Amino acid sequence: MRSTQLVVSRTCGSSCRCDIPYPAAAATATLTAAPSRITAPAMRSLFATGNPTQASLLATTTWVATPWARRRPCRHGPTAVAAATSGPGRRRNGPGVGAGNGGDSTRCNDGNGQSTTTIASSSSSSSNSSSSGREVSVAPLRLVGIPGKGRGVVATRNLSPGELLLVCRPLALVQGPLPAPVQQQQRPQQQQQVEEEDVGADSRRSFQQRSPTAAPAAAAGATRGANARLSSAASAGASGPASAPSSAVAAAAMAVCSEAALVAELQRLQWGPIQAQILAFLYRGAQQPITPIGSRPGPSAAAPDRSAAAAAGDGDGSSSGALPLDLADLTDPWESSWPAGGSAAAAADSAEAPSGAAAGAQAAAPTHGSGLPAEQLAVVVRLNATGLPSDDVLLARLYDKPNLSFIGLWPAHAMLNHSCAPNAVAVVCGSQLVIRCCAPVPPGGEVVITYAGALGLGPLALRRAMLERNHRFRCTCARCTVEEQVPRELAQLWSDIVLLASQQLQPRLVAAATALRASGAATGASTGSSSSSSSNTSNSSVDDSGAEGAGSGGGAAAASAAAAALPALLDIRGQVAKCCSLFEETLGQLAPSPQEALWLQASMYPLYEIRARCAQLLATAAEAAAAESAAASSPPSPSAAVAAAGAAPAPLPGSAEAGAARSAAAAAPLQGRGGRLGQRQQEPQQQQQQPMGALDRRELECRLSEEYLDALSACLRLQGVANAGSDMHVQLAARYDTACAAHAARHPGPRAEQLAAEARQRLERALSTRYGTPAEAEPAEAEEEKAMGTAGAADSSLRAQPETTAPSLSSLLAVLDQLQLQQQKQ
Ligand SMILES: C[S@@+](CC[C@H](N)C(=O)[O-])C[C@H]1O[C@@H](n2cnc3c(N)ncnc32)[C@H](O)[C@@H]1O
Repeated sequence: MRSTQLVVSRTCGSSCRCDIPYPAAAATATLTAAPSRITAPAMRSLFATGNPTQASLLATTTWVATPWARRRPCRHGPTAVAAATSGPGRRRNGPGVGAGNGGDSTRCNDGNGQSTTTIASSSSSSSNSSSSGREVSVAPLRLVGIPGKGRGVVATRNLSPGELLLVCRPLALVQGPLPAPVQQQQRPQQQQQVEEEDVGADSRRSFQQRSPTAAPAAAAGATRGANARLSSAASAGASGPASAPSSAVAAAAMAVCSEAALVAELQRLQWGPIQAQILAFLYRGAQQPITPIGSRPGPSAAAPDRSAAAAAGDGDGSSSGALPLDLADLTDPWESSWPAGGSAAAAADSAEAPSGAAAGAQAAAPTHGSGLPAEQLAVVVRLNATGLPSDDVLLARLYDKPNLSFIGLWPAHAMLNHSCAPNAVAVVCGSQLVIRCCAPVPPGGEVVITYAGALGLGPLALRRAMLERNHRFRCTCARCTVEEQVPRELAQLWSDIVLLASQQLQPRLVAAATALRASGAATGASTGSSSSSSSNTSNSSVDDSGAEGAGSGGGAAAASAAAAALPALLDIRGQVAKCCSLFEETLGQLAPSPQEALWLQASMYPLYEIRARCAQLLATAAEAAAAESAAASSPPSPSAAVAAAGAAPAPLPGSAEAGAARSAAAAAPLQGRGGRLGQRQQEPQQQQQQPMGALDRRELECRLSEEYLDALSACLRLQGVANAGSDMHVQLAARYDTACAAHAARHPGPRAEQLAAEARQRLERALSTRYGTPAEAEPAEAEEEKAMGTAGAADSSLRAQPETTAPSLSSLLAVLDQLQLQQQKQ
């Protein structure tokens, strides 16, 4: 513990540097209690909370723990879906999606979409010849060597958010039941076990720990490698069949979807030469020189079979010409059009030298059908497999498929490298893994996903620790580079701020939430749980905070308890506001570009998350207190009045909120967030004619609700920056949409309506980024079919696999509604 005494310069703006020094520590005295550096325990606790409060912001996902999912436990137990069948239409991977859909990220709004072609379709103008002699196309992608990374995938033209890039079939897949929910009292112990297992705190697991009810929705954004191993462990926070004994089902899920299970499945399979070649190709990637970080032995320690490695290619990835396989070879490893399996010689005939080497490898060390011994399979799995406690909840619901936990090896997906500013996202549904663009990519730009999951929205130190430990490389993406360039003292201060928020403020928030939950006090309007909203999603809550949903009938005792929680919440809000101000002020001194600023803010996401959570609880508590006052026909309680008068946290610099706040502050400095108040002056005369007490209460509720919406909006924007198209992004967009609709219903007016409309657009953009836009797919598909002259066949192929087409927005929104309603009924 140390005192932070960084002296920073106050700046008035980009054009003015008045350079008035002041001690930062004075601005936020609590920082003096923050640890001086990020320690391993601190890292663990930063994201591994297991508490309902921290979890709740992202956990719009109680709908994920759906009765539907519970009605459909895996009937078959462990399901190995290796050797996925594929018909002639299988290589048709569905329509590409053309013009881009802006995401929340500013990066997502300037896409220059072009009509696309399907992956592996012979009709593409950019077709080429694979090593196996087949005419294939991987437009708009190409597998190349990336210096320092091994193989990687680049775009051959502009890619736009929402665009379908790859539809991947697994080389091997093990599926199991959804992990069971873990009772609150069980969490600490299980959490501890997980943490002891791996200090690197795998992101996906962390997300699940953060969001007890969110885990099953963590499907897409599928991270890989160690994540697979950890995904089952993540059952510590997952949901599943309610009727089954939690621990038993969780244990079963862990056993089923483990790395060991996938290795066993790889050993069990009957390998053809092509599949063996693909496996060796993956193993070759694991031989890349890795930055020697962490204590875990690298793959070299596994005494790799050099002949098998050679089978995967003679280059180190630095020469694209040396790659013996391309993406089209990898998208469907068991496709029937491959040369008939059973003979390595067949592969050698159809392929070039590397396949011959593959045959040699099999002859040299045929420990089992794959040609790789178990320890090498383990290396392949560790670095290439993907596993999660659930596949995509929305798609499973939409296509009426059982939702399962899984661990699998999708070779094409395994070619994608990591970036902390990803431009692609993976979505798993059944045995199929779909990769879509989530941020614009220029021609030649590398297509990258995130391996970091929820940790992607965290400080560099956390991301780096996880990546180095679990994936054994040091990320040098643009975002990491920007963050590395932050002066050391400032980086330290920001780390302290995040730690302060997570270690001190968050527990207090949890306590306040618990008090509110115990009181059962909530009317929920500010938190999106109003039943009076006109929105089709707003009559149900996506909020699992535990402080909401009890309705307004909590009585005087409940309202008193809520009022008692107000001082603590107000204090937390004040602390969070100081932290935000300090961070943003010091950030402003670096004069970052807008993109850099967003990246750096994304790394402070836990702070913004806590701010939003606090605002939500405050709105709830104030509502309850106001209800008490109303019942007593008295003016609002002092606590509520203080809440109304309190200074709102600073908006994100450069954000729409900041602009609105700035202009509003100039217009009405005494009215706090006067922008909104200014807007409200235009609202119906009827409201302004209400008795003073009622007006005050309405104003109080409205302001706190707006504060919550502002904070939530900032979180959503950051999700769009560093996690666009992820399940978390979609969930948060859904929550924001619901909250805005509830707000508009409770506080009608032009501004509220505008907010609700914008929120709906943001939700639609998030959905389009993750699931595509069918309206754009159809013309591209028709065009291609015309060129191919096989429209009929293609149609039936696509009909047979509806999941390869982008679902309509209306159907996705309807599913969201259903899930929310189900959650509300629980
Ligand atoms: C699933 S593989 C990705 C494909 C891999 N490049 C290959 O050639 O097989 C994961 C491995 O790729 C490498 N990798 C992925 N992203 C990277 C990055 N941003 N920088 C350096 N290496 C990276 C790491 O060695 C990691 O363990």
